[in-house]
Amino acid sequence: MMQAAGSHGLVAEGISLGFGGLQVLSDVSMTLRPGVITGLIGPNGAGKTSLFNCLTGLYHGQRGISSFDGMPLNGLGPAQRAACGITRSFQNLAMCPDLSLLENVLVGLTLKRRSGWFSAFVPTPAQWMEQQEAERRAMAALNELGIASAAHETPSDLPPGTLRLAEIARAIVSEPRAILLDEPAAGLNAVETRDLMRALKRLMRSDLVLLVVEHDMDLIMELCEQIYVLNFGKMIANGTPAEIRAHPDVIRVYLGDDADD
Ligand SMILES: Nc1ncnc2c1ncn2[C@@H]1O[C@H](COP(=O)(O)OP(=O)(O)OP(=O)(O)O)[C@@H](O)[C@H]1O
Repeated sequence: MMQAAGSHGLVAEGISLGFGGLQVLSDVSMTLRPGVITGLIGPNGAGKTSLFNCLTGLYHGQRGISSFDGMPLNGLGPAQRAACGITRSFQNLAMCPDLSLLENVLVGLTLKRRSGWFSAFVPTPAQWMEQQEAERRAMAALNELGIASAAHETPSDLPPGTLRLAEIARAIVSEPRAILLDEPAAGLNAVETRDLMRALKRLMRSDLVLLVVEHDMDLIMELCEQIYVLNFGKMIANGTPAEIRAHPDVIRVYLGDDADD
């Protein structure tokens, strides 16, 4: 992985997004710095996934700009942003059921490979080497997530926690510069959630942008150094866990006494 000194990370400024008459995001800004695990929390329907989709290029806000290390991202779709090193996970597990974990992780490298379909039937020595290298990297990614022992099993034989880690292995195998995770703990039990948190902390390095979108305030408080809070499409707070915990607007939203105002 590479990172220029003085990089600005992944930045969204003044993003507004609406669908018909529904305003989903209003003038939202956030900065995801390399080396910092950033969390995005907010109640149901606050606009977290919509903002996430704006960062990955699936949605395009009517207003606002986004950039990665100073490079403008506006107008770029998901594939172009992935080519810039921005990778994402989905809320629902998206594993190919007939492939082993190792093969599922190899899918994360497919776009980077030079070989054509012909090589699948008649590989040249160079292509064989390329395949070996891809498998080595995929195994290394599974190993980094602590699930190498399940490499040859298929998804239906494995618990959700292992599959979630495999999804993250698939995301890191292409050596991205930014990883965006949408509700990675969804559907996991307490033990699996703890394993996931440990794995994400281990993954973190000074040149990596890591965003975790979650409902679960406790998980985000424990995992993240920087936290943003969305409510009804507006960014109501950002800061360290201690600052967020003490923020009056956050307390109001999470204690649910908005209606008393
Ligand atoms: N493609 C779309 N078309 C119309 N409305 C949409 C679309 N995507 C999101 N919305 C609306 O935007 C609002 C915010 O949804 P979003 O999924 O971003 O919130 P969220 O904070 O991620 O919620 P949750 O925690 O429940 O996943 C909701 O009212 C949702 O119905």
